[in-house]
Amino acid sequence: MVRVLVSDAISEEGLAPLRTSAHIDIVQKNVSEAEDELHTFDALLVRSATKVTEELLAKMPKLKIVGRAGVGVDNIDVDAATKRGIVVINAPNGNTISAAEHTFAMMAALVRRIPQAHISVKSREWNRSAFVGNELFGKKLGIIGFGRIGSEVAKRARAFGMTVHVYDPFLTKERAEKLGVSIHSLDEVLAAADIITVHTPLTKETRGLLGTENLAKTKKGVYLINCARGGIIDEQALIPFLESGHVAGVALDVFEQEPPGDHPLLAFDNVIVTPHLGASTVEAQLNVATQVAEELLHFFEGQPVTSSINLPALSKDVYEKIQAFYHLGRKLGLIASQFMNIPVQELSVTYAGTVADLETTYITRSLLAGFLRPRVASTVNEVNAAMVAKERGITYGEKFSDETHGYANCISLTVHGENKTFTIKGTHVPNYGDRIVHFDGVTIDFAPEGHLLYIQHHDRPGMIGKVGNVLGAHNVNIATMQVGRQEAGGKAMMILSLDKPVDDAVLQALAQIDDIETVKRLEA
Ligand SMILES: NC(=O)C1=CN([C@@H]2O[C@H](COP(=O)(O)OP(=O)(O)OC[C@H]3O[C@@H](n4cnc5c(N)ncnc54)[C@H](O)[C@@H]3O)[C@@H](O)[C@H]2O)C=CC1
Ligand SMILES: O=C(O)C(=O)COP(=O)(O)O
Repeated sequence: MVRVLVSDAISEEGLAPLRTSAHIDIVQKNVSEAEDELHTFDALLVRSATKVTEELLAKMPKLKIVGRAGVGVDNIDVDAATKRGIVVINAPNGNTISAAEHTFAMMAALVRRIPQAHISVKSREWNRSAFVGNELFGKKLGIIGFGRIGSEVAKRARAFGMTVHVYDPFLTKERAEKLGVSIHSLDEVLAAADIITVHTPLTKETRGLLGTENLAKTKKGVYLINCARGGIIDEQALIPFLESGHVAGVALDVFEQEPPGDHPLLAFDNVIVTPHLGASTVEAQLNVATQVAEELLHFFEGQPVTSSINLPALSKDVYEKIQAFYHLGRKLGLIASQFMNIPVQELSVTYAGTVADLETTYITRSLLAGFLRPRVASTVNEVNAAMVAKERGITYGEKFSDETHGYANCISLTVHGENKTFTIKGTHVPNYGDRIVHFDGVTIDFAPEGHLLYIQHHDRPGMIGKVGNVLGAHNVNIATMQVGRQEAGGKAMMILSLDKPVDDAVLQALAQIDDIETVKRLEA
């Protein structure tokens, strides 16, 4: 049974796909209510209220996936999740329109002073001259961050007859032209815009983007809007600009601290606010909840997730193509790691044949995870494999080659240790399975499955019989046996597949046979 903790208010209708699964148990509680059972959950679903900190993750040892029913993941410690091998997904498109419409509603409310006028009329006043506003028509709108929401705001601004000036270092000229906006430097946008709205994520680069220095570059009488993340506009820095009248008004949906409490900005008549409502529509909540619920189902069914923050995105189609190689990669890494049970500095993976045309990053991550699994106590999977390898000083690289050794596809892994290098090669044969076709300099053919025994010996008559006798004496049944050699009378090896794992006594007895050099247990 998969246990899912839903710790923020997520659309019930959107969660329906999860509820229909007999294998999923949903618990709706906030984190402190669920304190005693945190260790039992496999998945966590949140919006922006739950802070998914390292401390919380440490209390959830079974957690495999965190789903964010929304866009911003700044409330989730993604690095800490990645380190633990936890997949983080979000719902990037579901609330775009709602957030853009809310931004536009705030813009109109700001320049026409609707909230202030509303309060006045509700207070039984009728003071029309106190609420003279500005038109949006003909004004320059500065958009900082031109992703999904920024570009939807731009479409609406153009319909209102505004000209749109955009700053986004990652925006291409083609996309800007297509949407009828002009690209500028940040300074140009700051200097030209009558209204500035921010739509970036909150990152190291964007925190305090509109601080004292940049606010001073804006036009006198500028209006500012933040419906993205608290902190992109520095709240403290704003105060003197409001006091001097340099900034004519501010609309905030988000705050550095939420709720903001008794914040000095709230005392300004020309600061209008909403309590983080950008995504709070029935439509957006249904969209984002449905998206994360479906992704979660895919994840637990072993299918690819498409909106992961810490995994390469894979479509179902691509995933199906790489699946076989993903398993082969895992086995190659796992076997190589056990065979080279010494410190290792470098892994080099070469893809040849049909596999070389696929999304190999994912296969390499799987191979790396297989390699690291016997070496680390904590969870290691394709989410954190690269990070764990780096922590352990293991570098890795991918190459592509035409050398398939006669197979349709071939993955070759070379592991470099201090005084030894080991190469293993494998192929996947459709409808047949994975085969290891090269092992430490010897051409061989065996399935990387189950309890394997590697024996390196000199090529002499009678070796197979001697090995069989020892195993028989220890009541170990041999399922399959493959032999290979470099040259007649030279280095030779056997790979045996056994019905059960052998203990150290069996290994020692085999190692005592004349002409046997090495015996190793390999679990695949
Ligand atoms: N108030 C609310 O309820 C909601 C807030 N949001 C927030 O709105 C923001 C935008 O969301 P989306 O448009 O979906 O994200 P997005 O990822 O589609 O767009 C973000 C854009 O910011 C740009 N960017 C990144 N760093 C930048 C920098 N230093 N300077 C200028 N541009 C930069 C990126 O190139 C990208 O085009 C996010 O912070 C998100 O969390 C989203 C939904 C609802
Ligand atoms: O999706 C986002 O980034 C949002 O800010 C929406 O937040 P919420 O889900 O309404 O807490």
